[in-house]
Amino acid sequence: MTENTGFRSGFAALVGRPNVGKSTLLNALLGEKVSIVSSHAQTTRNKITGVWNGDNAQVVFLDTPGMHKPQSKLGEAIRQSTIDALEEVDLIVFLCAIDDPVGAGDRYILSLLENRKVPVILVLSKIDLIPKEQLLLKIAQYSRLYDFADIVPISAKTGDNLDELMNTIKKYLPEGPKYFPDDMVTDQPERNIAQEVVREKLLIRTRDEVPHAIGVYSEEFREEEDGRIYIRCTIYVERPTQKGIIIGKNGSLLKAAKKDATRELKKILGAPVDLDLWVKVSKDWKNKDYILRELGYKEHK
Ligand SMILES: Nc1nc2c(ncn2[C@@H]2O[C@H](COP(=O)(O)OP(=O)(O)OP(=O)(O)O)[C@@H](O)[C@H]2O)c(=O)[nH]1
Repeated sequence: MTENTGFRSGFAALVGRPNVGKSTLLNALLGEKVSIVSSHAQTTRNKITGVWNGDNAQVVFLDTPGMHKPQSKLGEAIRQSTIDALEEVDLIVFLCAIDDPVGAGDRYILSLLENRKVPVILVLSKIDLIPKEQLLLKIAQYSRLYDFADIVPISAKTGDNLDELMNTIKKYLPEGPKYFPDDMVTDQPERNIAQEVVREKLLIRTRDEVPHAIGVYSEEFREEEDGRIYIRCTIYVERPTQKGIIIGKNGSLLKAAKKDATRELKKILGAPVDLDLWVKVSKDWKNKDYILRELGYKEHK
């Protein structure tokens, strides 16, 4: 069938340095919480797919983890999964925060994009943070770095220019089918959402004390007969002292994080949630392949 329907669809990868606002943008576009947002860098670890449905178009977003030079096996696995994601897309949306100076991190990412044939749109995010006059200068700086198909300044916070961004994205998509039904926003398994929410709540409460030493894995996720959802998560840390920090005095920190996470998961899942959290010390968990597989960072063999 070659009938020209005018319907456009395709896959768009969101890439950018940590903390540039990828998750916030995705959430603003999709109007629902599909990806976690926190002020800590590199909280997004899994590929999260969000589906945007518009008039005559459907865009499937892949939210990629913050890209940086890897320093551990975990970092390498994350980088590889990001590069793999870029092989499959129709369009790359490269996000930069307008208040960050153009730096080595951006050049590194652009060097990874160099041999891709797909168009790259530069999105300059957080424009609410700078005076309008500075915008042109930034655009000029970036256009010297790479031959972008388009440049769109936005603010995910105020919603400024998001329509323009979607129109631009649509322009670069091929004609194609509707891949997913209209009511679908994410295909991220619910247990991954549970892990991410628990991880986010712990990061918020522990501030900078343990940040990336935490890995959360939901070992059990089941719906009980009475409609409640039971979730058991293991929180991996590297050192006993970190376990102490996470548990807190008399268990206070873990209890508070559990309460926050339970409340949010109840909202997301639409059912009462019983959350069971366990903290395990695994020295070097980031370098242990089997744990990485369990956490979903690598394919099961
Ligand atoms: N002022 C302003 N802040 C923003 C905007 N978008 C995101 N932020 C803030 O920037 C921080 C990082 O946003 P995230 O969406 O978590 O960034 P990310 O790129 O997904 O981060 P990683 O998961 O580390 O890759 C958060 O504190 C957001 O509130 C924006 O348009 N304007």
